[in-house]
Amino acid sequence: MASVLRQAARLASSRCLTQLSAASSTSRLGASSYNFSPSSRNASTSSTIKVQLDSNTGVAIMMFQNPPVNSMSLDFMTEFVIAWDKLELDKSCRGIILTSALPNVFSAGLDIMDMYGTTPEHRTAFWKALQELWLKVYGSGKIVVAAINGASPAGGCLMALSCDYRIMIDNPKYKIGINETKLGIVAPFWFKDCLENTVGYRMSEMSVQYGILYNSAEALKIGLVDQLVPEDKLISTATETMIKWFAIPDYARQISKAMVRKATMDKMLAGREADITNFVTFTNKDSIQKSLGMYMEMLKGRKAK
Ligand SMILES: CCCCCCCCCC/C=C\CC(=O)SCCNC(=O)CCNC(=O)[C@H](O)C(C)(C)COP(=O)(O)OP(=O)(O)OC[C@H]1O[C@@H](n2cnc3c(N)ncnc32)[C@H](O)[C@@H]1OP(=O)(O)O
Repeated sequence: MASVLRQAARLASSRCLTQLSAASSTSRLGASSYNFSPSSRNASTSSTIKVQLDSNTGVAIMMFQNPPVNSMSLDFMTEFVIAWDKLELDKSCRGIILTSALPNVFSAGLDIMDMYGTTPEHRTAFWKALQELWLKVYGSGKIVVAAINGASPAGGCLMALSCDYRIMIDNPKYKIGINETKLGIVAPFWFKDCLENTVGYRMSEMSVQYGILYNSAEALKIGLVDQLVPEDKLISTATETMIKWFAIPDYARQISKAMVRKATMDKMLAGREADITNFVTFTNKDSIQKSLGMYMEMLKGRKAK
Protein backbone atom coordinates (compact mmCIF):
# COMPACT_ATOMS: atom_id res chain seq x y z
CA MET A 1 0.00 0.00 0.00
CA ALA A 2 2.79 2.39 1.00
CA SER A 3 4.51 1.80 -2.31
CA VAL A 4 1.26 2.47 -4.20
CA LEU A 5 0.94 5.77 -2.37
CA ARG A 6 4.58 6.63 -3.08
CA GLN A 7 3.99 5.84 -6.72
CA ALA A 8 0.84 7.94 -6.72
CA ALA A 9 2.79 10.84 -5.26
CA ARG A 10 5.42 10.43 -7.97
CA LEU A 11 2.69 10.30 -10.57
CA ALA A 12 1.12 13.41 -9.18
CA SER A 13 4.20 15.34 -10.10
CA SER A 14 4.41 13.84 -13.60
CA ARG A 15 3.26 15.56 -16.75
CA CYS A 16 0.24 13.33 -16.93
CA LEU A 17 -1.00 14.06 -13.50
CA THR A 18 -0.17 17.71 -13.74
CA GLN A 19 -2.94 17.70 -16.28
CA LEU A 20 -5.00 15.39 -14.20
CA SER A 21 -4.79 17.50 -11.09
CA ALA A 22 -5.59 20.71 -12.95
CA ALA A 23 -9.18 19.57 -12.96
CA SER A 24 -9.17 18.50 -9.37
CA SER A 25 -11.95 19.56 -7.11
CA THR A 26 -13.88 17.20 -4.89
CA SER A 27 -17.44 16.27 -5.70
CA ARG A 28 -19.22 19.54 -5.80
CA LEU A 29 -22.19 18.11 -7.57
CA GLY A 30 -24.19 15.00 -6.99
CA ALA A 31 -26.81 13.70 -9.38
CA SER A 32 -29.50 15.44 -7.36
CA SER A 33 -28.05 18.88 -8.04
CA TYR A 34 -27.99 18.26 -11.76
CA ASN A 35 -29.53 21.18 -13.59
CA PHE A 36 -29.08 21.60 -17.30
CA SER A 37 -30.68 25.00 -17.64
CA PRO A 38 -29.76 26.74 -20.91
CA SER A 39 -28.74 29.88 -19.02
CA SER A 40 -25.83 28.02 -17.44
CA ARG A 41 -24.33 27.03 -20.77
CA ASN A 42 -21.10 28.45 -22.03
CA ALA A 43 -20.52 28.05 -25.71
CA SER A 44 -17.25 28.30 -27.52
CA THR A 45 -16.80 27.40 -31.14
CA SER A 46 -13.97 26.98 -33.59
CA SER A 47 -14.72 26.11 -37.17
CA THR A 48 -14.49 22.36 -36.58
CA ILE A 49 -15.01 21.99 -32.82
CA LYS A 50 -18.07 23.17 -30.96
CA VAL A 51 -18.01 23.26 -27.16
CA GLN A 52 -20.87 23.72 -24.72
CA LEU A 53 -19.93 23.88 -21.08
CA ASP A 54 -22.56 23.83 -18.39
CA SER A 55 -20.76 25.36 -15.46
CA ASN A 56 -23.59 24.36 -13.10
CA THR A 57 -23.05 20.67 -13.73
CA GLY A 58 -19.41 20.74 -14.79
CA VAL A 59 -20.26 18.81 -17.98
CA ALA A 60 -18.81 19.98 -21.30
CA ILE A 61 -19.97 18.64 -24.64
CA MET A 62 -17.36 18.78 -27.36
CA MET A 63 -18.82 18.28 -30.82
CA PHE A 64 -16.88 17.53 -33.98
CA GLN A 65 -18.09 19.37 -37.03
CA ASN A 66 -15.61 18.78 -39.80
CA PRO A 67 -17.80 17.83 -42.77
CA PRO A 68 -18.32 15.59 -44.57
CA VAL A 69 -17.09 12.85 -42.18
CA ASN A 70 -15.14 14.46 -39.29
CA SER A 71 -11.86 13.18 -40.67
CA MET A 72 -8.96 14.00 -38.38
CA SER A 73 -6.97 16.42 -40.50
CA LEU A 74 -4.03 18.43 -39.19
CA ASP A 75 -6.30 21.50 -38.91
CA PHE A 76 -9.01 19.56 -37.11
CA MET A 77 -6.57 18.06 -34.61
CA THR A 78 -4.96 21.45 -33.98
CA GLU A 79 -8.34 23.00 -33.23
CA PHE A 80 -9.28 20.02 -31.10
CA VAL A 81 -6.19 20.45 -28.92
CA ILE A 82 -6.77 24.20 -28.51
CA ALA A 83 -10.38 23.60 -27.41
CA TRP A 84 -9.27 20.73 -25.17
CA ASP A 85 -6.61 22.83 -23.44
CA LYS A 86 -9.20 25.50 -22.65
CA LEU A 87 -11.43 22.93 -20.97
CA GLU A 88 -8.50 21.38 -19.09
CA LEU A 89 -7.72 24.77 -17.58
CA ASP A 90 -11.34 25.49 -16.70
CA LYS A 91 -11.89 24.35 -13.11
CA SER A 92 -15.65 24.48 -13.57
CA CYS A 93 -15.38 21.63 -16.08
CA ARG A 94 -15.14 18.16 -14.55
CA GLY A 95 -16.08 16.00 -17.48
CA ILE A 96 -16.13 16.09 -21.24
CA ILE A 97 -18.49 14.30 -23.62
CA LEU A 98 -17.04 13.74 -27.09
CA THR A 99 -19.58 13.46 -29.87
CA SER A 100 -20.25 14.43 -33.47
CA ALA A 101 -22.34 17.33 -34.70
CA LEU A 102 -22.74 15.51 -38.03
CA PRO A 103 -25.28 12.78 -38.74
CA ASN A 104 -24.18 9.14 -39.15
CA VAL A 105 -20.49 9.60 -38.42
CA PHE A 106 -18.60 10.03 -35.18
CA SER A 107 -15.25 10.31 -36.98
CA ALA A 108 -13.94 8.67 -40.17
CA GLY A 109 -10.50 8.52 -38.55
CA LEU A 110 -7.35 10.11 -39.85
CA ASP A 111 -7.69 12.27 -42.91
CA ILE A 112 -6.22 10.16 -45.66
CA MET A 113 -5.52 13.25 -47.74
CA ASP A 114 -3.05 14.36 -45.06
CA MET A 115 -1.12 11.11 -45.56
CA TYR A 116 -1.47 10.75 -49.33
CA GLY A 117 0.86 12.73 -51.61
CA THR A 118 2.01 15.09 -48.85
CA THR A 119 5.57 16.03 -47.89
CA PRO A 120 7.45 14.31 -45.06
CA GLU A 121 7.37 17.66 -43.18
CA HIS A 122 3.61 17.79 -43.44
CA ARG A 123 3.27 14.18 -42.27
CA THR A 124 5.62 14.88 -39.34
CA ALA A 125 3.40 17.76 -38.19
CA PHE A 126 0.31 15.64 -38.78
CA TRP A 127 1.57 12.73 -36.69
CA LYS A 128 2.78 15.00 -33.89
CA ALA A 129 -0.68 16.56 -33.75
CA LEU A 130 -2.25 13.11 -33.47
CA GLN A 131 0.13 12.08 -30.67
CA GLU A 132 -0.59 15.34 -28.86
CA LEU A 133 -4.33 14.88 -29.14
CA TRP A 134 -4.12 11.32 -27.88
CA LEU A 135 -1.83 12.18 -24.96
CA LYS A 136 -4.24 14.91 -23.88
CA VAL A 137 -7.38 12.83 -24.07
CA TYR A 138 -5.92 9.57 -22.73
CA GLY A 139 -4.00 11.36 -19.98
CA SER A 140 -6.77 13.70 -18.92
CA GLY A 141 -7.85 13.99 -15.31
CA LYS A 142 -11.37 14.88 -16.44
CA ILE A 143 -13.93 12.17 -16.92
CA VAL A 144 -14.23 11.65 -20.65
CA VAL A 145 -17.24 9.92 -22.19
CA ALA A 146 -17.57 9.07 -25.87
CA ALA A 147 -21.11 9.46 -27.22
CA ILE A 148 -20.67 7.59 -30.47
CA ASN A 149 -23.34 8.66 -32.88
CA GLY A 150 -22.15 7.06 -36.09
CA ALA A 151 -19.31 5.34 -37.89
CA SER A 152 -16.07 5.27 -35.93
CA PRO A 153 -13.30 3.49 -37.83
CA ALA A 154 -9.53 3.58 -37.16
CA GLY A 155 -8.55 6.99 -35.69
CA GLY A 156 -12.23 7.51 -34.77
CA CYS A 157 -12.09 4.29 -32.78
CA LEU A 158 -8.83 5.41 -31.13
CA MET A 159 -10.55 8.61 -30.03
CA ALA A 160 -13.36 6.58 -28.44
CA LEU A 161 -10.90 4.11 -26.87
CA SER A 162 -9.09 7.00 -25.18
CA CYS A 163 -12.20 7.89 -23.19
CA ASP A 164 -13.26 6.47 -19.83
CA TYR A 165 -16.64 5.22 -21.02
CA ARG A 166 -18.19 4.59 -24.43
CA ILE A 167 -21.88 4.85 -25.23
CA MET A 168 -22.96 4.07 -28.79
CA ILE A 169 -26.21 4.44 -30.67
CA ASP A 170 -27.88 1.05 -31.00
CA ASN A 171 -27.89 0.80 -34.78
CA PRO A 172 -26.29 -1.99 -36.81
CA LYS A 173 -25.33 0.38 -39.60
CA TYR A 174 -22.76 2.14 -37.40
CA LYS A 175 -19.39 0.39 -37.32
CA ILE A 176 -16.41 0.82 -35.04
CA GLY A 177 -12.96 -0.78 -35.01
CA ILE A 178 -9.29 -0.66 -35.90
CA ASN A 179 -9.58 -1.43 -39.63
CA GLU A 180 -6.16 -0.20 -40.83
CA THR A 181 -5.03 -3.50 -42.39
CA LYS A 182 -8.00 -3.29 -44.77
CA LEU A 183 -6.43 -0.11 -46.14
CA GLY A 184 -3.04 -1.80 -46.46
CA ILE A 185 -1.60 0.18 -43.56
CA VAL A 186 -0.58 -0.74 -40.02
CA ALA A 187 -2.09 0.69 -36.86
CA PRO A 188 0.71 1.93 -34.61
CA PHE A 189 1.47 0.22 -31.30
CA TRP A 190 -0.48 2.68 -29.19
CA PHE A 191 -3.70 2.13 -31.19
CA LYS A 192 -3.18 -1.59 -30.59
CA ASP A 193 -2.40 -1.02 -26.91
CA CYS A 194 -5.60 0.97 -26.39
CA LEU A 195 -7.63 -1.73 -28.08
CA GLU A 196 -5.92 -4.49 -26.10
CA ASN A 197 -6.43 -2.62 -22.82
CA THR A 198 -10.13 -2.50 -23.62
CA VAL A 199 -11.06 -5.82 -25.25
CA GLY A 200 -8.19 -8.06 -24.18
CA TYR A 201 -5.29 -9.77 -25.92
CA ARG A 202 -6.97 -12.43 -28.04
CA MET A 203 -9.74 -10.20 -29.30
CA SER A 204 -7.30 -7.47 -30.30
CA GLU A 205 -5.00 -10.01 -31.96
CA MET A 206 -7.88 -11.06 -34.23
CA SER A 207 -9.23 -7.56 -34.55
CA VAL A 208 -6.08 -5.73 -35.69
CA GLN A 209 -5.05 -8.43 -38.15
CA TYR A 210 -8.42 -8.76 -39.84
CA GLY A 211 -9.08 -5.04 -39.52
CA ILE A 212 -12.51 -5.83 -38.17
CA LEU A 213 -15.22 -3.19 -38.02
CA TYR A 214 -17.88 -4.21 -35.51
CA ASN A 215 -21.50 -3.15 -35.58
CA SER A 216 -22.90 -1.69 -32.37
CA ALA A 217 -24.20 -5.00 -30.94
CA GLU A 218 -20.91 -6.78 -31.69
CA ALA A 219 -18.94 -3.90 -30.20
CA LEU A 220 -20.96 -4.18 -26.99
CA LYS A 221 -20.47 -7.96 -26.90
CA ILE A 222 -16.68 -7.74 -27.01
CA GLY A 223 -16.53 -4.76 -24.63
CA LEU A 224 -15.37 -2.26 -27.24
CA VAL A 225 -18.26 -0.07 -26.12
CA ASP A 226 -19.88 -0.09 -22.69
CA GLN A 227 -23.49 0.67 -23.45
CA LEU A 228 -25.95 0.96 -26.36
CA VAL A 229 -28.82 3.42 -26.36
CA PRO A 230 -31.45 4.65 -28.80
CA GLU A 231 -30.35 7.70 -30.76
CA ASP A 232 -32.59 10.13 -28.90
CA LYS A 233 -31.16 9.05 -25.53
CA LEU A 234 -27.47 9.35 -26.39
CA ILE A 235 -26.60 12.74 -24.93
CA SER A 236 -28.94 12.47 -21.95
CA THR A 237 -27.45 9.06 -21.08
CA ALA A 238 -23.91 10.37 -21.49
CA THR A 239 -24.70 13.32 -19.23
CA GLU A 240 -26.36 11.14 -16.59
CA THR A 241 -23.40 8.75 -16.71
CA MET A 242 -21.04 11.64 -16.18
CA ILE A 243 -23.02 12.90 -13.19
CA LYS A 244 -22.76 9.43 -11.62
CA TRP A 245 -18.97 9.48 -12.07
CA PHE A 246 -18.92 12.89 -10.35
CA ALA A 247 -19.92 11.17 -7.11
CA ILE A 248 -16.39 9.74 -6.90
CA PRO A 249 -13.90 12.17 -5.34
CA ASP A 250 -11.84 13.58 -8.21
CA TYR A 251 -8.42 13.21 -6.64
CA ALA A 252 -8.78 9.51 -5.80
CA ARG A 253 -10.27 8.77 -9.21
CA GLN A 254 -7.58 10.74 -11.03
CA ILE A 255 -4.73 8.98 -9.25
CA SER A 256 -6.37 5.62 -9.92
CA LYS A 257 -6.84 6.46 -13.59
CA ALA A 258 -3.23 7.57 -13.92
CA MET A 259 -2.00 4.34 -12.29
CA VAL A 260 -3.99 2.20 -14.68
CA ARG A 261 -2.95 4.19 -17.76
CA LYS A 262 0.66 4.88 -16.79
CA ALA A 263 2.32 1.99 -18.66
CA THR A 264 0.54 2.80 -21.92
CA MET A 265 1.28 6.53 -21.57
CA ASP A 266 4.93 5.95 -20.68
CA LYS A 267 5.43 3.64 -23.63
CA MET A 268 4.23 6.34 -25.98
CA LEU A 269 6.21 9.11 -24.28
CA ALA A 270 9.38 7.03 -24.50
CA GLY A 271 8.77 6.04 -28.11
CA ARG A 272 7.38 9.30 -29.41
CA GLU A 273 10.22 10.30 -31.73
CA ALA A 274 10.64 6.77 -33.08
CA ASP A 275 6.91 6.58 -33.68
CA ILE A 276 7.05 9.76 -35.80
CA THR A 277 10.01 8.42 -37.78
CA ASN A 278 8.21 5.10 -38.31
CA PHE A 279 5.11 6.84 -39.56
CA VAL A 280 6.97 9.13 -41.96
CA THR A 281 9.23 6.34 -43.26
CA PHE A 282 6.29 3.97 -43.64
CA THR A 283 4.14 6.49 -45.49
CA ASN A 284 7.09 7.45 -47.74
CA LYS A 285 6.96 3.98 -49.29
CA ASP A 286 5.55 3.83 -52.81
CA SER A 287 3.55 0.74 -51.94
CA ILE A 288 1.87 2.51 -49.00
CA GLN A 289 1.16 5.61 -51.06
CA LYS A 290 -0.36 3.32 -53.68
CA SER A 291 -2.59 1.63 -51.08
CA LEU A 292 -3.76 4.97 -49.73
CA GLY A 293 -4.47 6.24 -53.25
CA MET A 294 -6.43 3.12 -54.12
CA TYR A 295 -8.42 3.40 -50.91
CA MET A 296 -9.34 7.03 -51.64
CA GLU A 297 -10.38 6.00 -55.16
CA MET A 298 -12.50 3.23 -53.70
CA LEU A 299 -14.20 5.65 -51.29
CA LYS A 300 -14.94 8.12 -54.03
CA GLY A 301 -16.00 5.41 -56.51
CA ARG A 302 -18.39 3.95 -53.95
CA LYS A 303 -20.19 7.26 -53.87
CA ALA A 304 -20.33 7.49 -57.67
CA LYS A 305 -22.16 4.12 -57.89
C1 LIG B 1 5.77 -0.53 -38.96
C2 LIG B 1 4.65 0.23 -38.34
C3 LIG B 1 4.74 1.68 -38.58
C4 LIG B 1 3.45 2.38 -38.24
C5 LIG B 1 3.21 3.43 -39.23
C6 LIG B 1 1.81 3.99 -39.15
C7 LIG B 1 1.08 3.89 -40.48
C8 LIG B 1 -0.15 4.71 -40.61
C9 LIG B 1 -1.16 4.41 -39.61
C10 LIG B 1 -2.40 5.19 -39.84
C11 LIG B 1 -3.28 5.07 -38.71
C12 LIG B 1 -4.60 5.34 -38.70
C13 LIG B 1 -5.39 5.35 -39.90
C14 LIG B 1 -6.68 5.98 -40.04
O1 LIG B 1 -7.41 6.49 -39.22
S1 LIG B 1 -6.96 5.89 -41.67
C15 LIG B 1 -8.61 6.32 -41.93
C16 LIG B 1 -9.45 5.10 -41.83
N1 LIG B 1 -10.80 5.45 -42.11
C17 LIG B 1 -11.62 4.70 -42.82
O2 LIG B 1 -11.29 3.64 -43.29
C18 LIG B 1 -12.98 5.28 -43.05
C19 LIG B 1 -13.21 5.60 -44.48
N2 LIG B 1 -14.52 6.20 -44.65
C20 LIG B 1 -15.66 5.51 -44.63
O3 LIG B 1 -15.71 4.32 -44.43
C21 LIG B 1 -16.91 6.29 -44.86
O4 LIG B 1 -16.56 7.53 -45.43
C22 LIG B 1 -17.75 6.55 -43.60
C23 LIG B 1 -16.95 7.16 -42.47
C24 LIG B 1 -18.39 5.22 -43.11
C25 LIG B 1 -18.90 7.53 -43.95
O5 LIG B 1 -19.61 7.00 -45.06
P1 LIG B 1 -20.52 7.98 -45.95
O6 LIG B 1 -21.18 7.10 -46.95
O7 LIG B 1 -21.36 8.83 -45.07
O8 LIG B 1 -19.49 8.99 -46.63
P2 LIG B 1 -18.58 8.75 -47.92
O9 LIG B 1 -19.40 9.01 -49.14
O10 LIG B 1 -17.90 7.44 -47.82
O11 LIG B 1 -17.47 9.86 -47.72
C26 LIG B 1 -17.78 11.25 -47.90
C27 LIG B 1 -16.51 11.95 -48.34
O12 LIG B 1 -15.54 11.87 -47.30
C28 LIG B 1 -14.32 11.30 -47.84
N3 LIG B 1 -13.68 10.51 -46.76
C29 LIG B 1 -14.17 9.49 -46.07
N4 LIG B 1 -13.32 9.05 -45.14
C30 LIG B 1 -12.22 9.84 -45.27
C31 LIG B 1 -10.98 9.87 -44.57
N5 LIG B 1 -10.67 9.04 -43.56
N6 LIG B 1 -10.08 10.80 -44.96
C32 LIG B 1 -10.34 11.66 -45.96
N7 LIG B 1 -11.54 11.68 -46.66
C33 LIG B 1 -12.45 10.77 -46.29
C34 LIG B 1 -14.82 10.42 -48.99
O13 LIG B 1 -13.80 10.15 -49.88
C35 LIG B 1 -15.89 11.30 -49.57
O14 LIG B 1 -15.24 12.34 -50.30
P3 LIG B 1 -15.92 13.01 -51.58
O15 LIG B 1 -17.17 13.65 -51.06
O16 LIG B 1 -16.19 11.88 -52.53
O17 LIG B 1 -14.90 13.96 -52.09
